[in-house]
Amino acid sequence: MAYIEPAPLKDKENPFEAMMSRFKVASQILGLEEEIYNVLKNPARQVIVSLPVTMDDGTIKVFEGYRVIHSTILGPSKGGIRFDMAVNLDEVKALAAWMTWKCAVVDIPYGGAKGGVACNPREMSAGEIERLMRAYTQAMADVFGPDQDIPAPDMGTGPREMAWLMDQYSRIQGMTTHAVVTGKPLVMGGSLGRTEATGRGVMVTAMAAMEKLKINPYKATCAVQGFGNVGSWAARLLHERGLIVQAVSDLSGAYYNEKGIEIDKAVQYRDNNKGSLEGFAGAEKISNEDLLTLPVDLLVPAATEDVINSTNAPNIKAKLIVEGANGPTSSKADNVINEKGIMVVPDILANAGGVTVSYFEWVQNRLGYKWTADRVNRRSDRIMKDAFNNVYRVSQEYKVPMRIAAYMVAIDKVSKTYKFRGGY
Ligand SMILES: NC(=O)C1=CN([C@@H]2O[C@H](COP(=O)(O)OP(=O)(O)OC[C@H]3O[C@@H](n4cnc5c(N)ncnc54)[C@H](O)[C@@H]3O)[C@@H](O)[C@H]2O)C=CC1
Ligand SMILES: O=C(O)CCC(=O)C(=O)O
Repeated sequence: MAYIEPAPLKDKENPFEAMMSRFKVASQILGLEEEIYNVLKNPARQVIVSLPVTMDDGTIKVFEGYRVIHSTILGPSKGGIRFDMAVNLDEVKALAAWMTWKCAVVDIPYGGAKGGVACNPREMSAGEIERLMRAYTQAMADVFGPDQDIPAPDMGTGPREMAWLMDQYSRIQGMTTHAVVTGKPLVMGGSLGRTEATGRGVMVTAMAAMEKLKINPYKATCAVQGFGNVGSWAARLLHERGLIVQAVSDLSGAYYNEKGIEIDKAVQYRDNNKGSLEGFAGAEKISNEDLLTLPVDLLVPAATEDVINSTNAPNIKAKLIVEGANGPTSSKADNVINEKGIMVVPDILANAGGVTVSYFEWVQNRLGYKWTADRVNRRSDRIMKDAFNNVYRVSQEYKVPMRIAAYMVAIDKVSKTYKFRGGY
């Protein structure tokens, strides 16, 4: 069995509280009314279900599943489904709120939601995962809907799981319902460009930030934590833009080569090695903690929460952090990072390329029409660049870090819409 590195040191911060502490600061700067603050801080709906699943050995195992709708003020709620052992209600609540802010930052007409099941998909067969996903969909059938709540992939899920969700939901409705979920396989209503969209948005915002910091991408070095969907696409696209990706990592550890990792080879190796980089040659094995403190220009955390925390923040040497993951920096680390003058492109901006192309997928499903990859990429690049410039402008105007500026942009939009809608 592959060696699993212990989880990195954490501040043990409750992710919902981490979200709230930034929300509070941004709300204060905006002078948000207390009543509106109270509306926005509370998730609109929280659903917890027990999911009995027959395992391959004939035993029945009960999993706990969650779906949290944080807000539907801007539109139907949108957000991925996570399959991971660490899933719990507070994490899903935080991830759902981040979806609300993220959709507002890139100005797409969605509210925020997130779902998850506490399970270890790496130790489950495809059949067990399929039965779990179908049971989850069955239990959430009254929550999901193309005009209500639209799930998508997140950590531990991908197009295969979205196909099972769409099929199960369609069986319940008695009609094919493509637009109930995004991130589907291309042959069943998926959008060109969705698979790489989150990593592409990371690349676009990283390039925009490097321009502001006057970092020449052709001389820049980079380290990427997490080599799943987001991390591997971000690494590949940054490499294509001239950066030397000196280190990549996953749960098996980190892999470092001063002259640069051959990203295509690493992807190929992972795909032929049950999704793991364990044993990847052509690089020195280091720890995930070491990767975070490498003397690189750009650091892309693209794995999970709290990996940059008050313990390791003083040792971070990167000039720029672009957050592919949701919540990779603890709120306690924010001040340390800011005092060091490191620019952070925050999660709710940097990884919004995924939900942006999910929105395009939903639009295409509703039109019954398919866009070209070029159209998808051009439009999503424009949205990401505009969102970056808008957040950067607010950060300069109010002299606040990019993270607080992004929250300010989001809260301003959601609170104004709330007031216009009225009637509550
Ligand atoms: N898939 C998407 O479109 C989007 C994902 N995200 C966020 O990006 C992050 C990664 O998501 P995906 O790439 O979709 O997941 P994934 O399941 O495809 O990959 C996760 C990767 O992170 C690694 N990993 C997990 N825990 C780790 C740890 N403690 N240290 C080092 N590596 C670790 C895994 O081994 C794997 O390589 C999550 O925070 C997710 O919420 C954000 C926006 C959209
Ligand atoms: O593509 C989507 O709809 C949501 C992706 C997601 O879960 C995220 O941005 O964190």
